[in-house]
Amino acid sequence: MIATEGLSKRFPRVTALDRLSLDIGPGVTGLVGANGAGKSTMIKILLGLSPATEGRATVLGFDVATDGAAIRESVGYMPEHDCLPPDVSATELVVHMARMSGLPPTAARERTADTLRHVGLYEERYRPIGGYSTGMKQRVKLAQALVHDPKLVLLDEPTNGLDPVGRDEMLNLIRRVYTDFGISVLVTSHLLGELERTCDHVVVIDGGTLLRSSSTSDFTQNTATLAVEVTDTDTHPDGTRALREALTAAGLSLHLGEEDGLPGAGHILLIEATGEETYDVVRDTVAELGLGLVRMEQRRHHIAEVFRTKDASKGAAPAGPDGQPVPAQSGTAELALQKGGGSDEH
Ligand SMILES: Nc1ncnc2c1ncn2[C@@H]1O[C@H](COP(=O)(O)OP(=O)(O)OP(=O)(O)O)[C@@H](O)[C@H]1O
Repeated sequence: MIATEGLSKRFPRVTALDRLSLDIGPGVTGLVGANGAGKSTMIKILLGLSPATEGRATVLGFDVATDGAAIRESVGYMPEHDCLPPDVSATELVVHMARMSGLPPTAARERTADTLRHVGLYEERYRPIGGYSTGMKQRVKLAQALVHDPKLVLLDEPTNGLDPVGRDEMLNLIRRVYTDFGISVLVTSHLLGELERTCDHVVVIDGGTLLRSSSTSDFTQNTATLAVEVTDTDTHPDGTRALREALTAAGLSLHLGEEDGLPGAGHILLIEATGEETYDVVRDTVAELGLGLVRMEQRRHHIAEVFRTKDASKGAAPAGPDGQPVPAQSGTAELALQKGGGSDEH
């Protein structure tokens, strides 16, 4: 869908993209990075709206340097900033955009009605956009990107300004753009966590350079850590503590404090699994103490944790598009997370 090779964009005072090489296939791909990482610059280059300083890029096989018009015919774009005229209705705007894309009047009206329904705008679609909530405006922007039935949409920070519920609804909509209509998506965000369940593939950039590009499952692959949660009993009013002591006495290694800030923090023991026997020891110890076993599961990483754990970036070097390690600048991964991390776990 998208390929870039040594793509750079230099402004007089800043290098927005620095020799970025990427290969993005069909599906939903997240482009994540802190504010100023270069996401919007990348989108403008991919649409053929802004020339690259160096390197090459193709979108759907079209060269961004020479085939901008052909790219924009087959690609939808949802801009980041509020750019909607306040005094027209969603229907008027989206019909207009459909007509600009070359659809005849009847088809433009039909596609507009379908698309607005798909993004969840009903009666409101006849009211002036100026009176819409941020969530409704984001839906209008998404609808105008989809109305001409593109093969690919580029969505620039579609969850910006939305509350957690609105963000979830938008992310579900984005997922359905691909699953229901087969339209591939490149979506940018400064929040690593929100891309985890929406995207098949995640590209992380920082300061215009590639930190990592891999499938979401590679980011969140299983670890050899067991998460165990138990109930308290009359004999053991702090069941978690009793189990921790018994497991330590049995020679198992327990991680401390890793679950901070996650649901169930303080009640989940993280145990290093060395093989099948670890499961047996945990099960037998829980039974001997007479505790109830709430859960025992092999733990998945969250994308955010991959960047939060310094050791993760040392032990498993971030990989480029071809699986080659990409040297991460010291601290940059954590920085990207921290900038977006405030509202990451909602
Ligand atoms: N037209 C421009 N002239 C000069 N500098 C620019 C221009 N456009 C972007 N930049 C700079 O390039 C860098 C990357 O900006 P870009 O907008 O691509 O980042 P971003 O990841 O999209 O962040 P945000 O989400 O805040 O928009 C920033 O340092 C920005 O100030």
